[in-house]
Amino acid sequence: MRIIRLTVQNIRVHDTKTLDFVTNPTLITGANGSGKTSLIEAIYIALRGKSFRGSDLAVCRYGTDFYRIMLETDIFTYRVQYGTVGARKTRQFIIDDKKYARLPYKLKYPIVLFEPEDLRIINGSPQRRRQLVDTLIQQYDPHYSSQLSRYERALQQRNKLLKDPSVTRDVLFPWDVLLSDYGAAIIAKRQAVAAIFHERITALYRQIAHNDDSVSIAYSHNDTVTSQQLLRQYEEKFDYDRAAGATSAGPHRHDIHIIFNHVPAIQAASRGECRTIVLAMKFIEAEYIEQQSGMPPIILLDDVFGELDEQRQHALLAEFRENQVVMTSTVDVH
Ligand SMILES: Nc1ncnc2c1ncn2[C@@H]1O[C@H](COP(=O)(O)OP(=O)(O)OP(=O)(O)O)[C@@H](O)[C@H]1O
Repeated sequence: MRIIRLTVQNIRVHDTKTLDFVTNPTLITGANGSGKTSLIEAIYIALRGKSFRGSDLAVCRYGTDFYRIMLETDIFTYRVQYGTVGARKTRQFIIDDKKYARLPYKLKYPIVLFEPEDLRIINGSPQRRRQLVDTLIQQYDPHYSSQLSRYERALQQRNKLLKDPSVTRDVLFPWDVLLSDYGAAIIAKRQAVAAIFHERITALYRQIAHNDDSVSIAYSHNDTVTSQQLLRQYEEKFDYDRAAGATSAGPHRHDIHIIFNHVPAIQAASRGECRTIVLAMKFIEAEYIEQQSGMPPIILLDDVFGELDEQRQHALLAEFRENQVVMTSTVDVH
């Protein structure tokens, strides 16, 4: 699929704006604060169903309470309308004249987003790394989003019950069962993706950096976890969890370890090396999504291209020569 034209209304700093995608890569340039990321965000909302950096209301231009996006591609025209319908704020997707309250899974199109914040994959919290893997799986697995949100809802309920000092094991049991069923499925899918990262990362790192450094990636819990084992963990931690008022076991506490030359990357890798690890991970993300979904993801490079040295810029464009690439920069890049 190719994006041909983007038109937005009331998207952050933009009143109305139209952008034609004539070349590939398409470069969006402008001063800081001119609204480049907002255009990337609009593409993301149209193709993935929600923003990567804020609520719908935050997306509306200050002083307004609605926005519109029209993304014309060579296959569909995606329209997104956020605003007031009756007494409620709603978002509506209109794709080739059919209306949807949520963007249907089969109309979502895969995207790999590179943004300056990506270095947090290395130096941020475990949540940031879980998010990377979860967002990746969601792009090709139609069941994963609902497994995650059901796990999250059960977790919130269990944590709420744990705040009550009189809570018993029996009261928690139905939630433990739900958590262990969804949790085991989530862990297995994350482990599979971590294994793919591990398999490819060193070769890709060396291809970009032209040296012999090695990188390894591992899910924090390597063994296969069945739902029965997970259920036992929730039950065994009952006293601890009640004292803490929160659930201490399960995939919401897991991490993805990134090791650079046998030492955790956060301790050992320089900023440039971290950037290269992240770049290699993004390459794997794009490759794997295409392999699993059969669709070459659209690559959105927000303000990152200019930060790479020439060698890495070449590696990036060579890797994505078959993909549509949209990039933003404050300066012209050649
Ligand atoms: N809801 C909103 N309404 C109006 N302006 C907003 C809204 N949200 C953010 N802004 C402003 O919009 C501007 C554009 O932000 P955006 O991140 O798209 O710019 P950018 O061109 O990517 O900037 P940079 O080069 O600094 O990354 C910023 O000045 C921001 O403060």
